[in-house]
Amino acid sequence: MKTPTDLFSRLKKMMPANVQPKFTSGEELLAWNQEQGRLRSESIVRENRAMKMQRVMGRSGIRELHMNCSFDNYRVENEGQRRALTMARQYANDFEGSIASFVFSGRPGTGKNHLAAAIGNDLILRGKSVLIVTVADLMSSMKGTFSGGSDITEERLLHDLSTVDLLVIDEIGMQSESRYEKVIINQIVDRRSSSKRPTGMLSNLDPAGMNTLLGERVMDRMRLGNSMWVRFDWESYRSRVRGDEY
Ligand SMILES: Nc1ncnc2c1ncn2[C@@H]1O[C@H](COP(=O)(O)OP(=O)(O)OP(=O)(O)O)[C@@H](O)[C@H]1O
Repeated sequence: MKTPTDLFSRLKKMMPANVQPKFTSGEELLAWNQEQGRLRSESIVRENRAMKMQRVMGRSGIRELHMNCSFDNYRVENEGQRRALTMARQYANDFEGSIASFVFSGRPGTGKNHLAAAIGNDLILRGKSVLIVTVADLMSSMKGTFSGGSDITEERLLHDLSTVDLLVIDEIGMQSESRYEKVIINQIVDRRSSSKRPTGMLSNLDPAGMNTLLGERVMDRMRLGNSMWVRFDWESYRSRVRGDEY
């Protein structure tokens, strides 16, 4: 069998004299080859992840509006924002191997989506799969699986939603309190917690209201591990958004 050194000697013989080889030994050639293989397989994993996101919700994991949200562009002007930012940063830092979920609840426009997207963007950069969906989007995707034209089954969609590294469910409490919605959210959180995958929830309801809406069973699962519950109870930032800041 040919060794990398044999291969390198043959390449050297074939190379025109004016060509400066990129490698000086068979070992360097082997190392380069292995590095290329590693980069290629990482890129295949990324492509598969992107395809899965596309399949799950017809788009990549974070809505365009929030793609540029980061910890750095979240402005701190009061103690509550400082605490929320510190906790969100910590959550992202500790994410690897953690089963802890998070609940951001409180007033509109206070940055719940911003900080959830900042966590998501940070995790995506570290190679994790993240999906932020509203309850309405979730339900319309689930209902879409019932139509004859859909090539994805309800079970498949549930499986995909339950296996992304972080799923954030937004607008909890905006829904019509239907039994189906409650059952689906129950199933997703149940599957995710039993496979040690965390879930994020964003809501204008307070924790007691979320308990009443979704039930003790789901909210108890949201408390697994070192979970993070943050109240966003300051003024809305929305009137100050110009649209070109990030
Ligand atoms: N402290 C902040 N610094 C910078 N931008 C902020 C801050 N808080 C909110 N924003 C911006 O204000 C807008 C509204 O924030 P966001 O969507 O996160 O609110 P929300 O709490 O999720 O509101 P809702 O409950 O209505 O969904 C976004 O564009 C967000 O980037």
